[in-house]
Amino acid sequence: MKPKDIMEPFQATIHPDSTLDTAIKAMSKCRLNILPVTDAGGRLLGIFTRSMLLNLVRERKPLDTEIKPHFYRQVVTVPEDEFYDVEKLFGEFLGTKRNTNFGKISTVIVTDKSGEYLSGVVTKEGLIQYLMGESFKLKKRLEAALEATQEELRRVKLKQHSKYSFRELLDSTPSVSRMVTMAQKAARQSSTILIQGESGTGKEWFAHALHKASQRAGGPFITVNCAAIPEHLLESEFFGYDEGAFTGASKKGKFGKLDMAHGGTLFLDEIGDMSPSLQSKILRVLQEKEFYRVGGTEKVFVDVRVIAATNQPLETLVAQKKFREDLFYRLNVVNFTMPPLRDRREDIPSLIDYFIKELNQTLNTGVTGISDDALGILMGYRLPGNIRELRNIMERAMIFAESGKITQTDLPDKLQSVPNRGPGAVVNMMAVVERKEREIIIEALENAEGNKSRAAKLLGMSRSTLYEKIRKFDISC
Ligand SMILES: Nc1ncnc2c1ncn2[C@@H]1O[C@H](COP(=O)(O)OP(=O)(O)OP(=O)(O)O)[C@@H](O)[C@H]1O
Repeated sequence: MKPKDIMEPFQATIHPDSTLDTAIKAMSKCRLNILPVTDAGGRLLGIFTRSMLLNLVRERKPLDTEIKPHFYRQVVTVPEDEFYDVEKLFGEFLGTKRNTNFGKISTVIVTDKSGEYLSGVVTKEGLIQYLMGESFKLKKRLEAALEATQEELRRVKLKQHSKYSFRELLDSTPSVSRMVTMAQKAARQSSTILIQGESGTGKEWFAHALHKASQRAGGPFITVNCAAIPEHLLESEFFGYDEGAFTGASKKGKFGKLDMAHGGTLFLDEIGDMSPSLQSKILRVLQEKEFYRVGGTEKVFVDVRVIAATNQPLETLVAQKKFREDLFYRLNVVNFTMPPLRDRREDIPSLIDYFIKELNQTLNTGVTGISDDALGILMGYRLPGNIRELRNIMERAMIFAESGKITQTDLPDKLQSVPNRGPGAVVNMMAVVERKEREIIIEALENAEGNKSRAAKLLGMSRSTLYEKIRKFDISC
């Protein structure tokens, strides 16, 4: 309702020389308690009220009595151009804005700008209805704004910017180094990526690095662990739900992880554990980039890149009909397999150095390194839990060592009987040197803004040697 909608037209007016009889007829046509009295030219002269009429009838005045001596000449009016000032209008009703001898009134006459001619009337009832409507709309708008702000806040809180970049992934092993080079290329596209590998090999780390190297790095990185959420909750967790979608659902509905990942990356961890019905729904989202909230009727468009990870052999699950073949192909556009740590033992010393630095900060310890004995044991241990297990062993050892070097006695009991293979036993020196060389070349290329002649000069090598190394180390530039 607009303010002008609350102004009502007068159904009837009378002239000063009208009789009581005319006034009774006019009043009966009119829902209001007043009749404006106007001259022949329509100029407002005053008002004749229902109570006056009743008094005259009670006094048994003849029906041909003229109303001229009986109407009020002092009238509360508001000119049209001030009519939109609701506060002023309200003041008129309460009598607070007026210095006249009227008490509280229930109608305000609206005139044209000159204040002489009648435009309509506003009743107290109409104004209250209008104000109630406005406050209801305002309440709704405020509620919607509040909800949007809370949702945005939640989104921002959940907007986990990825923590790790490829630079932080240790890639001294040629296989990992090659994988990182390929991943840097794959990250730039929006295609779906599947990361496979044993538990604890760093699949989630890798997914973070892919996100950070992509054009979506500024957007959210949202993780859903498909194995950790009970199946009946997983669907609403993904798609969110609309107002009152099911018993117990919040009245206002809820955004799902897909909404939250809009503009960024959705990481589906343990995808092999996803139920068949959800597999079909996710497949549809991947194909159509649209979805319905649980209980919703409107399609929601999303722009997400999906990275999925699993430590299960998805191909076997497909063969066993436990995982949809079409979803498998849809996810498997680009595939990376994280090698188990036992196949990249060269990285163990660097990982240990990394954990010592990282954990000294969180544990507030002053560990300076690891003894040859302890390192030899770790190099010989099979590490079935991969990097996660190595990190846990280091955390425990650092708590016991507190400062100085970690020694054999700081390692868990189960490792005490592992044969010491010596720290250098499986470290491939060349691999370490080559990794460093590759890093230096990348840095020089970055400093030279991709100009190879300038990079070669910085590195003190010929252009042809630089080209050879770029090819050898599979450096993209
Ligand atoms: N390149 C790395 N450098 C240092 N630490 C790493 C690296 N990769 C993984 N980690 C450590 O190993 C732990 C396990 O990594 P992550 O969770 O990525 O493994 P995952 O393969 O996803 O495991 P799961 O299959 O059990 O989910 C991490 O918490 C992290 O501490």
